[in-house]
Amino acid sequence: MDSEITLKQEIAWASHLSLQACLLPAPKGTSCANYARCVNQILLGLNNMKLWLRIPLLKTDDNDSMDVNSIHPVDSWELWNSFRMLCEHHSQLSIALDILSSIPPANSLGRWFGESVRAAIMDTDSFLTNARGYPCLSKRHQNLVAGFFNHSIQIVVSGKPVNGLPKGSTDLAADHNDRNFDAVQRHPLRPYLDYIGYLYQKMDPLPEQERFELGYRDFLQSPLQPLMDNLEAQTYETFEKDAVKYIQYQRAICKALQDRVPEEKASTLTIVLMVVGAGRGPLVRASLQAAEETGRKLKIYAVEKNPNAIVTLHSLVKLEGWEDTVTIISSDMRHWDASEKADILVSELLGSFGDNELSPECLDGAQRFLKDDGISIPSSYTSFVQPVTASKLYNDVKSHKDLVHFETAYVVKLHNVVRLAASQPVFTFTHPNKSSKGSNQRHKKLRFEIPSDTGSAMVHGFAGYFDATLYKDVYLGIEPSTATPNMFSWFAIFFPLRTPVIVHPGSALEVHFWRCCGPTKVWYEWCVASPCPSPIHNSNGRSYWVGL
Ligand SMILES: C[S@@+](CC[C@H](N)C(=O)[O-])C[C@H]1O[C@@H](n2cnc3c(N)ncnc32)[C@H](O)[C@@H]1O
Repeated sequence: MDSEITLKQEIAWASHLSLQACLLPAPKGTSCANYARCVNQILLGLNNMKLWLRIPLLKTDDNDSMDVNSIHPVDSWELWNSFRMLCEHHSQLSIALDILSSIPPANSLGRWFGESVRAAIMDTDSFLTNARGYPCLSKRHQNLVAGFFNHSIQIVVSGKPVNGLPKGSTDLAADHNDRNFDAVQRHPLRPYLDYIGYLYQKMDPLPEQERFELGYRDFLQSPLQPLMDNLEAQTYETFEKDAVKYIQYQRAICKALQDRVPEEKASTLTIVLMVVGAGRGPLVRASLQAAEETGRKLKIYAVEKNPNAIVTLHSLVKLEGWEDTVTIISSDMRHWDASEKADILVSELLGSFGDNELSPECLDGAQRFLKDDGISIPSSYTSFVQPVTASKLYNDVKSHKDLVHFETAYVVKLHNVVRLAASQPVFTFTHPNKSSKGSNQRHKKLRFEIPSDTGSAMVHGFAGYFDATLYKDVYLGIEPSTATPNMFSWFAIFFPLRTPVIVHPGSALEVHFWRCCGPTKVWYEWCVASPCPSPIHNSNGRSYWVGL
């Protein structure tokens, strides 16, 4: 086939010139499968170079040459989806989106931000002309371009200049920025590029925390196992920087102290408060500050099983002169034989998915030494999941070429991800746990409806979060709709799918999650039951588990 030969020659040239990427044109007069077959053969023998498939953001009658069935125009995303599936989600295959004057509705457009879009080719036709005769973009196009900037998508201006510069003018940058430019011998598309640059400069700067977290975006990390492993000093140091978390704890402790001790007894009654899993002492400090704030008297036990943290804790108590108030207990809370019972049990044993660092098991063990009417802070926590398009995360998991990595949950700062439906609660734990059954095993079936204006969507896995009630109306959490502002102790968790699942408009996604408990470990299993069943992931905790 001629086009195949030409394509191979072009890629050979690009490779010879050590180009990082080669743009694949939309094929003319051939079917998607034939074209994908040709590209697939090239991908198999490709070095490090990437192939960017050029796809119109919105398919029109004029650009339906890549139609899957060559009869009806299809959604561009579906076209891409067929193509990448034919090429087995090859990680060197990416997208260059052609942007014209019309753009699809917001939900359908959003799907691209979970895909490997590398470039947006802005046709000059997509620009308007402002009152002074310079190119500009509609509000919707401006928002789209802001989305491209946010996702590090390169912008390319292409086409013929249709917005002629007014005679005698300097240029667009001068118009927008009051900067003088040398207008001699400028590229005819320069005003378009300057306008794009102007939009970039107009963007709000990233908040400091976001800047700090840039390097973590879409980077898969193994969840901590603070029970089985001993955390390192650096990890504690990172926790301790999160002022918001400790402010919320202090607020909760204040309220609990005020409820426990009426004002008139404040100077006579001493409350026994135990910080279980005290680490290097920030919750001890928050408790003492709450006592001072409310004028209540405290006796504190700080229980910690990490011997390294205990050393730092001893130094802190000595340095601060807390010896009369704080007793340090070097023990696992599940095995400590307390000499008295606590009025208030304070802990922070939460993972990104709430119970995934085994807070339920630890607190079940510790509640022996909580008075019958005692208070646990947190009093409850709930995990949440939602289906996501996340091609980068999927490809990163896939690159390990084994089952284990597909059956593992990862902590990740989600960025190039599309949240396809609102998150739903999965497992809730309440403390103290008064249930007679005493099992922390759980099963939850969830049904997600993806908004119909999204179009078809690819589910690469599930994003997980938690939300905790510390005490009464004091909350803390990372579930997107209720997340505690400016708190950075937790990123989301990601449960991948071995085979991504396509959900078409009108059909629901049915998902199952299990929390399973054995004598030495706790693990999750998950699967999709509908629209097409997936295997049950992590059966018997064969790939991923949390040690007790
Ligand atoms: C997430 S860290 C929180 C530390 C500290 N409270 C803070 O906010 O920085 C959890 C701490 O609980 C400790 N821990 C976990 N399970 C424990 C157990 N069963 N008994 C005692 N300490 C435990 C860990 O060693 C770790 O120091």
